Amino acid sequence: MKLRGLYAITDSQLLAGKFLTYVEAALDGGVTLLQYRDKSSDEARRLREAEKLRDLCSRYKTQLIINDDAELAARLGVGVHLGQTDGPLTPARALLGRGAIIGATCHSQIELAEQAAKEGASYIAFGRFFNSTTKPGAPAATVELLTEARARLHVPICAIGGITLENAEPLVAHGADLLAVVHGLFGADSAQEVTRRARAFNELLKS
Ligand SMILES: Cc1ncc(COP(=O)(O)OP(=O)(O)O)c(N)n1
Ligand SMILES: Cc1nc(C(=O)O)sc1CCOP(=O)(O)O
Ligand SMILES: [Mg+2]
Repeated sequence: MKLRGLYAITDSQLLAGKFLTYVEAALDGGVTLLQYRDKSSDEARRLREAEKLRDLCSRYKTQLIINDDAELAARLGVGVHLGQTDGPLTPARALLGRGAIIGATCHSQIELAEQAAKEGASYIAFGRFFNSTTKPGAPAATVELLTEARARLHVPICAIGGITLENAEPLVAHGADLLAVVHGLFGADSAQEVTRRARAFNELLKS
């Protein structure tokens, strides 16, 4: 599966009061994958928001990914992103089917990535590459890891963690196919700026 481009990730606090406006602004600028990431336990709100995002994504022909929750992804017929403690990949693949996009967090460990690829992950996420206000405690990764991953893996590679328009270029040069971004995209003062940033991220990934 060819997955390359901007991977926009929502943040419920950052997007409070402007959730759909900013998401649509990003989609307007071009988004390959949109992840709904909400760490709250309000299941009713999560379902409502995820349904809205699914409809919006289908209008923009963008693939929606649900963070953490394979059951919610199955209910909506979309993809899922699973971290190392979010449950195994094999049952998620059985639940969602062969065509679904399933992403796996592998921090900075190639061995975890090779295992995830064997278990059918559609892409592998490495990070964090820079300081992240969204997830400051995430383990750190270096660009050299991307070079090694590029040589050893045959699935798309996603980079995450503190990525901005100013620091993203070396990640692409070292082999990242997807740039996963929260603050560097949605931490903008206007919807127009979100669209501009989305376009600029995509320019970096044109090959
Ligand atoms: C694209 C992408 N990469 C990594 C993560 C992090 O997943 P995880 O380690 O499970 O942490 P949480 O996001 O669930 O806090 C991600 N969500 N997306
Ligand atoms: C959700 C997440 N996972 C990470 C990892 O390294 O696994 S870093 C991260 C936060 C990404 O947000 P921002 O672009 O604002 O740094
Ligand atoms: Mg998770």
